Amino acid sequence: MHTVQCPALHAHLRARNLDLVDDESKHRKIVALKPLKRGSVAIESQPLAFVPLPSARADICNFCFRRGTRAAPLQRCSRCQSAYFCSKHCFQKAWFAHHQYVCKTSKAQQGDDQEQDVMDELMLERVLITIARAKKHITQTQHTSDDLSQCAQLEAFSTLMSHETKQSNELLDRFKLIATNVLQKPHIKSLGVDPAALLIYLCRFHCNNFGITDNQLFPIGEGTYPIGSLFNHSCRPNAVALYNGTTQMIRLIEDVSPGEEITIAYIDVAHSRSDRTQKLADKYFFKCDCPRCSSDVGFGVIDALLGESFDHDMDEDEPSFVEKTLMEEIESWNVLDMTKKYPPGSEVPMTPGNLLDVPRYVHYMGTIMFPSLYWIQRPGKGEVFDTPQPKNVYENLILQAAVSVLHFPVEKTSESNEIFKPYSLKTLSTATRCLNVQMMKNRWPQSSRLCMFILVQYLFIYPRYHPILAIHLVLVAKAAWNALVQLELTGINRKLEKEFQRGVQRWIKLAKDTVSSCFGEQNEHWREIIELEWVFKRDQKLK
Ligand SMILES: C[S@@+](CC[C@H](N)C(=O)[O-])C[C@H]1O[C@@H](n2cnc3c(N)ncnc32)[C@H](O)[C@@H]1O
Repeated sequence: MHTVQCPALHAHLRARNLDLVDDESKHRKIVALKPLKRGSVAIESQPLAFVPLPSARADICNFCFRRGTRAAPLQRCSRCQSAYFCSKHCFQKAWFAHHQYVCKTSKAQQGDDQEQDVMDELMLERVLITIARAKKHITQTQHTSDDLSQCAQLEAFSTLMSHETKQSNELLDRFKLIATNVLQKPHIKSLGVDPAALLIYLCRFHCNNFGITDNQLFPIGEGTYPIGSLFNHSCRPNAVALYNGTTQMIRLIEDVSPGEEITIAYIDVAHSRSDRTQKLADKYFFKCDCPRCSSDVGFGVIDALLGESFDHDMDEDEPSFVEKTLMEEIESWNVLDMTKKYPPGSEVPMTPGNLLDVPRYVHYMGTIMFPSLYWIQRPGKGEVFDTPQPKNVYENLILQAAVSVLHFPVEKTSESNEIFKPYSLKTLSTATRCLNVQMMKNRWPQSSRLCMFILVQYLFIYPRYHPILAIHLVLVAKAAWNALVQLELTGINRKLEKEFQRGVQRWIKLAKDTVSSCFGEQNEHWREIIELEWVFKRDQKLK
């Protein structure tokens, strides 16, 4: 049925070994037609339209979304004084595409809703202009491969779900106002668009548009990517949306078999199940039945482990009980003691009554997740996780670890009955905050321990080759290296130095493997880790 409705879209997908098929509960889904490899790009597409975030507008080129550099700073448009461009070329392209229409109309932003309204208004204008131009161009000329991709995009956009009957009256009222404003603009009036269509377009943006991120995964803009919008959600996705400027890549983070659905996550999956359920229902109108959300066994056990989401109160001056406990344990963490207590090859004695503090928790998880860090000298022992494994081997071990951790007692309870659980989202959020503070103070041994603790938590939350893990592994390697240098400067015993050297070497290897799968080898993360490897190896040679 869809092949008849959208011939160009189907041809576009099939040329990339993908298919769009009907699905009873999700409407449609994208499946693989052939085995596809982890690390490969399933599909790459340009946006129908894009808008920079107001907070990022002065930091990125408003056309290609690249950051300015010291050598080539961004130039501000002299007329509107609010848009920035990296080159004359980008300015000219933006001028032709949309900037000529909005150059005088930059608005002062107030609250979040107003900010979103201004972005929706710009997005609507830009989508209308792009569609009108594309239609004219396609009917007038011979079809090149670019035109065919554009036909596929237009077909995809015209069939995107809008859920307009389910949207709240408040949102629909806001959309009506935006549509009225846009329709009054002379350059839109001249396009002769159907006013009823505008409301549907705005509803489509609401449940289909993407947040565009930079290399560090920080949000910098919003984009309408009709082909990317055909991918459904999972809280345990096998693909991610990444950006090079405004070009979107749906990159596989797991091998995918023929017939298997390709999914991405619409929300950050580092939230509790109840939070994710609420967010997905409010904005996308569905109940997720992915492996993490559908039961309390298998992947469902991870949610039981993490507990409820937790946001820090930014005004809080006094460290909380969780923060105090965490930092006490981070300070007293002794690597040599730990390896003496649990020598290579021994089972970590996780018996009830053997309380689970942070170092022991990380050590225990580490022996499961990264055995080579502990058993580097024992051939064969280190090959479980740091070399690519079929995903069920890795996932089964992670699940076993989660189940066993859930059965152990937590160590500390405050006078006001606050409980410290090493594995909860609350502790993870606290650890992230503490890590920033420790790094700012150049306290690298502490930072390196916090990094390892956060890594263990991330391994429960994100699939093994997720970009967040790749970026974090680069940080783990850098923190371990800085800790080694700092400890050498202040005096370190030979045995501990050897442990650290092995650690740094292994973290570098893990980070390289993960970065090359998630981002490829032409990006700043890869360069960063290669530079660190070079510095580390040179230092080892000099010794
Ligand atoms: C961006 S679209 C995804 C493509 C969509 N399935 C289609 O056929 O156009 C988002 C919408 O797809 C549906 N959807 C996405 N992921 C889903 C899931 N895991 N379970 C059920 N419905 C899902 C929801 O209706 C959601 O609002």
